Amino acid sequence: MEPLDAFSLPSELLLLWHAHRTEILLSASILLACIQLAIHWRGTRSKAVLTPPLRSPVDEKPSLLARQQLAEAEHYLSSPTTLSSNTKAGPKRVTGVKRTKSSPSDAPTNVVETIQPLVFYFSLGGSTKAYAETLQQFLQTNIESEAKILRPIIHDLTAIDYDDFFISPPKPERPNIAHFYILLLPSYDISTELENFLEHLNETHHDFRIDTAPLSGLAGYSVFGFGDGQDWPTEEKGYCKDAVEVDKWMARLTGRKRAFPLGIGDVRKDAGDRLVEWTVGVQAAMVDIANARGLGEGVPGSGEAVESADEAEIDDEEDVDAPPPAKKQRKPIKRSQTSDLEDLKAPIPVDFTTTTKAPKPTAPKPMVPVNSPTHTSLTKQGYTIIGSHSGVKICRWTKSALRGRGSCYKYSFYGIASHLCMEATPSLSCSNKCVFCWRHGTNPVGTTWRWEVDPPGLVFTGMKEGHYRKIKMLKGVPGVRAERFQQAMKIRHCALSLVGEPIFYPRINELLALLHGERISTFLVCNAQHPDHLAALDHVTQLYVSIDASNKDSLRRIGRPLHRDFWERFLRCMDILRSKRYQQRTVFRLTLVKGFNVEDEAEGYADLVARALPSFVEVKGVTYCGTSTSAGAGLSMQNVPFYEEVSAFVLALESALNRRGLEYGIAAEHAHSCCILLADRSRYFKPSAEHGGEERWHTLIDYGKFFECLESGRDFGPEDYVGAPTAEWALWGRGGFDPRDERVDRKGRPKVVEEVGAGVGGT
Ligand SMILES: Cc1cc2nc3c(=O)[nH]c(=O)nc-3n(C[C@H](O)[C@H](O)[C@H](O)COP(=O)(O)O)c2cc1C
Ligand code: SF4
Repeated sequence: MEPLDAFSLPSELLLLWHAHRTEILLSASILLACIQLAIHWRGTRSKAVLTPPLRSPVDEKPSLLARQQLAEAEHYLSSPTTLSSNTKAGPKRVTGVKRTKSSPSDAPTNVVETIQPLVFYFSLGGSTKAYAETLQQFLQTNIESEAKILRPIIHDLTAIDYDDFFISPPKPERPNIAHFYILLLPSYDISTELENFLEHLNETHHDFRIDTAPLSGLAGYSVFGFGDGQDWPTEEKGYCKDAVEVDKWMARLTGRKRAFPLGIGDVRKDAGDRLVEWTVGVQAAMVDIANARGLGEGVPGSGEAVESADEAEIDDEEDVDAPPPAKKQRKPIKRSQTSDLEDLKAPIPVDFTTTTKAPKPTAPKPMVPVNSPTHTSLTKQGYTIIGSHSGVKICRWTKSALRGRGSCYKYSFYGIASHLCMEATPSLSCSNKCVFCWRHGTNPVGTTWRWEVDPPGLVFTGMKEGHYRKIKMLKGVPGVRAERFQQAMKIRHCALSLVGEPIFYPRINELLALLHGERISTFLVCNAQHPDHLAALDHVTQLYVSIDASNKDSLRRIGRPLHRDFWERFLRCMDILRSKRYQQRTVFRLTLVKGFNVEDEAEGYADLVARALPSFVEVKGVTYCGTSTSAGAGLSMQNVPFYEEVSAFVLALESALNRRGLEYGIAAEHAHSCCILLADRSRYFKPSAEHGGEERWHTLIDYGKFFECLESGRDFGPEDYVGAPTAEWALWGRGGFDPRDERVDRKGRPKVVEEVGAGVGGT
C-alpha cells in the first residue's frame, strides 16, 4: 500500500463514520448490554445451585440432627448474640441474653409451647427432700389436664453436675419445650454442699466467658426457702438466707425471669401451708407461660413495667453488673430564686365563678378523654384511667409492704396493711390547685361537675382490675414475698384520695356501697370545698378533711382554690363535720409547708379543731415532689419541715388545744413519714383489758365491727368500731415502725441509724 493510500483510508473511514455514526453507536450499546446480561445470568445460576429447589427432599424430611439443630437455632434465634459460623476456637462461650432495663419488651420471646418443670432440692436432714417429692406429686396430679406441662422431673442438687443445668439450660428433647426451674432450699449457717451451689451460681455470673444471662432460655423460675424462724428470727439474722441468695443469683442468670415471688416458710410453724400456697401460684405461672400469656405484665420478656420512679430502685438491687440503663434524665428543676419566703407573692386564684356571661349549656363531655394530653400524662405517671373520670394507682407503700419493708403510717395508726390497700379516686378533677399537690398540675380542675358521669359499677370494676393488674406486675420484682403477694390479691382497704376530689363524683354514695359490699374499708379524703356533697355523704370508715391552712389568706396562698367563696365553704364544712362527729370517724389532715402554713398558725388550727371537733388530727410534713408546678409555686426542699419541726408544731398545737379545754393528746407517730397523730382523749384513751385495765390509746380500727354495724342497718358511730390498743412501737416517742419489717434506704440497703427528717409520703 502506498503511503497516500495509507493516509486516504482514514479519511474514507471518517466519511463512513459521519455517514453511519448513529447506527454504529446503537449497535455498540446493544452489544454492551448483551455482555452485561450474560454476566448477570451466569452469576444467578451459580447462586441457585447452592439453594435446594422448593419442596426438595431436604425440606420435607429433616434428619433428626437437622431438627435438633433447628431446635437449637430457634432457641438462640431470638438472642441478639447468635452463634456465628466462623467462631474462632477458644474458651467455651455460652451465649444468652442480657435484657436491658429500659426495654424489657425488646427481650426475646421464645415461642414456648410446652413446659418441662424441673424440681431441684437440697436436703441435709431429709425434710426438704420430702417436701420436694410431695410437691412433685402435687404438680403431677394437678397438671394432668394441662397437656402443655410435662411431668415434673426431680433433681437432688448433690447428685447432678451443675454445668448441665446452671450454665445453660439443658437441651430440650423437642423444639419449643422450655424448662421451668423450681428450687426448694433449706438454709444452713454451717458449711454444706449448698455453699458450693451458691459459689457455682456466683462464678457463672462472673465468668467472663459466659454471657450475663446464660439461663435466659428458661421459661421461668421460682425459689422456695425453708428456715427456722425461732433460731434465725429475721432475714437479717439469716432466716432463709440461702433461698434469698439463690433467688437473687437466678434473677441475674435468667435475665430476671422470676415467674413467681420467692416463697419462704418456717419449718417450726407454717412451712407446709406456705409451700402449698406458693405451689399453687407457681403452677398458675406455668400455665400462663404455656398458654402464651408470658410471665405476666411487668416481668421481663412479657410486657412493659411502666411504674413510678422506684422501679429504678428495684432494678438497681439486682442488676449490679448491668450496663447503665438509658434512664431518662430528669430535667433540672428550676428552683425559686426567692430567698425570703415572706416575700412570696401568693398566686392569684383563677376564679371561674366570676364570669359575667352565663356559659352556653353544652352536652357533657368526658373529663379525661382517651386521646387527651391529660390522659397521656396521667398514664405516664402510672395512673390507670378508668372510664372518663376515675383513676387508680399503686402506692409506693403497697410495693414496700409487698417486699416486707413496712407499711405507711396508716398501718401504725389505724391498722391498714399497705399491701391490702388500693389507692383510687372517682374524680380526677379537683377545685383546688394546692402548691404541694403531687398531681404535677396535669389533672383537670373545675368548680362544678360538668362532665359525663360513669356508672359506679364501671368505676368499681375498673378500679379493682387496674389495681390487681398492677399488683400482678410486681410478681417478678425482687424482694416481693409470695405470702404477701397472695394476700394482696384481695383488696381490704381503699384510700379514696390519690388526686382530685372523690366527693365531687355525683354517685359517690353508690360507689361506697359497692366497696363496702365487698368488705373493703373506705378512707375518704376531701378538701372542704363542697359542703353540700359532704353533708350528703353516707358512712365511710374514716372521713378526712384536708386542712391546708388556718386562715383565709393562708388558704388562698396554699390551696389556690377556684371557688370565690372558698373560705365560707371551708367553714361550712367544719360545721358539718362537727354535726357528723357521732356518725363518722372524722380526721383533720394538716400538711405542714414551711413558710406557708406553719409559723404562728397553731392557734388558728386549734380554733378550727374547736369548731369541728374531729376524732383525730394528723399532722404531716409536706412531701416535696419536685415538679415544675411546685417549683413554679415557690416550693422547694426548703419548705419541707424536719421531723423536729413537725414535732415542735404538734406540741404547740396540743398546748393550744388544752388551753381551750379540749382533751386532745399526742397518740402515735410514724417518723419515717414525718407524721404525728393527735387524738381526742375523751373518746380514744380508754382502759384496756389487755393491759389490766390501764388506760391506753385506742387508735386502731376494728374493721370487722365496722362492717357488722353497716350491715345491721342501725345507726352507729365511731365508738362502735374502735379496735385494739395502739401498738407500743407506734406510740409517741417510739418511732412508729413495725419491728417485724425491715427498714431500708432508697437503694434497698438495711438502715441502721434512725433517720429523722423529711417524710416520704403516704396518703
Ligand atoms: C446446723 C443448722 C444450721 C441451720 N442454719 C439455718 C440458718 O442459717 N437459717 C435458717 O433459716 N435456718 C437454718 N437452719 C434450719 C434449717 O434450714 C431447717 O431445719 C431446714 O428445714 C432443714 O432442711 P433439711 O432437713 O432438708 O436439711 C439450720 C439448721 C441446722 C441443723
Ligand atoms: S399511703 Fe395511702 S394508698 Fe398507700 S397504703 Fe397507705 S393508705 Fe393506702
